[in-house]
Amino acid sequence: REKVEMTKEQRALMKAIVDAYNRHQIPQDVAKKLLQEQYSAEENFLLLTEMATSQVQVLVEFTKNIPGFLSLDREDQIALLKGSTVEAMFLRSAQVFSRKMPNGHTVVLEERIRKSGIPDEFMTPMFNFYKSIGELHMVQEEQAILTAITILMPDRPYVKDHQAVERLQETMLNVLRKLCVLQHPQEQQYFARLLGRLTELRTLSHYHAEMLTSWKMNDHKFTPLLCEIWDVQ
Ligand SMILES: O=C(NC1CCCCC1)[C@H]([C@@H]1CCCCO1)n1c(-c2ccc(Cl)cc2)nc2cc(F)c(Cl)cc21
Repeated sequence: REKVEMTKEQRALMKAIVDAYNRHQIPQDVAKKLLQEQYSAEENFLLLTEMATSQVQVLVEFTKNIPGFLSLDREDQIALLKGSTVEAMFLRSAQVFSRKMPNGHTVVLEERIRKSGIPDEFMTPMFNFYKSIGELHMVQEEQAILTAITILMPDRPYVKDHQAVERLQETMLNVLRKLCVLQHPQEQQYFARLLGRLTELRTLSHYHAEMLTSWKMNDHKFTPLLCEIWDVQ
């Protein structure tokens, strides 16, 4: 088969994305907190809203470092961020859940999340997604570029200049395709499987508003930023 090589530009682009991805990570480790003790539904909800609020802020910083993003129409930049934060949150949660942990930790983590207050009917789709992400054993470059691809989705609501977003996303897809061949030479369809997860991610994200508003507790309080960016309250 032909030798797959990344161009100099593609390697530079990937480095910029991965550096931004690593620079803008969630400050404290939510997995470590959850492994320490089982919190009440109220405490878990508060933890999630705090983590999600801070993740939106770091996602904005990450996105500003995607080459070409700041050259997009200003309103399209907002539309892309607004349309992708929920998916980025679930993708990040899946990556956190799939991290290599000492034996038994993942089992405890899953147990804690199952009892965190999320309504039962969402457990299966959520953990199916988390496990399907885990099975891919993505390297961090793939995680970073997949997050960028999720943000640069041309068909988000209210995006005006479709073409401009498509061009940026296509550049990322070309890098990801080569990266998948280089990182997983034995798996012919790895790239296709990776993109298939974005479909599963979008489906899971449709549930998020209901997951939050039917969290097993009364009086769900959201931060102003989450009210703004999630379709809740
Ligand atoms: O805080 C979370 N995720 C953050 C979000 C910002 C980026 C970093 C990860 C939540 C937790 C769930 C239990 C209660 C405390 O919150 N969470 C979710 C989750 C997210 C959305 C909804 Cl609506 C439901 C569950 N899935 C997780 C998987 C995990 F492995 C871990 Cl450690 C935490 C996870």
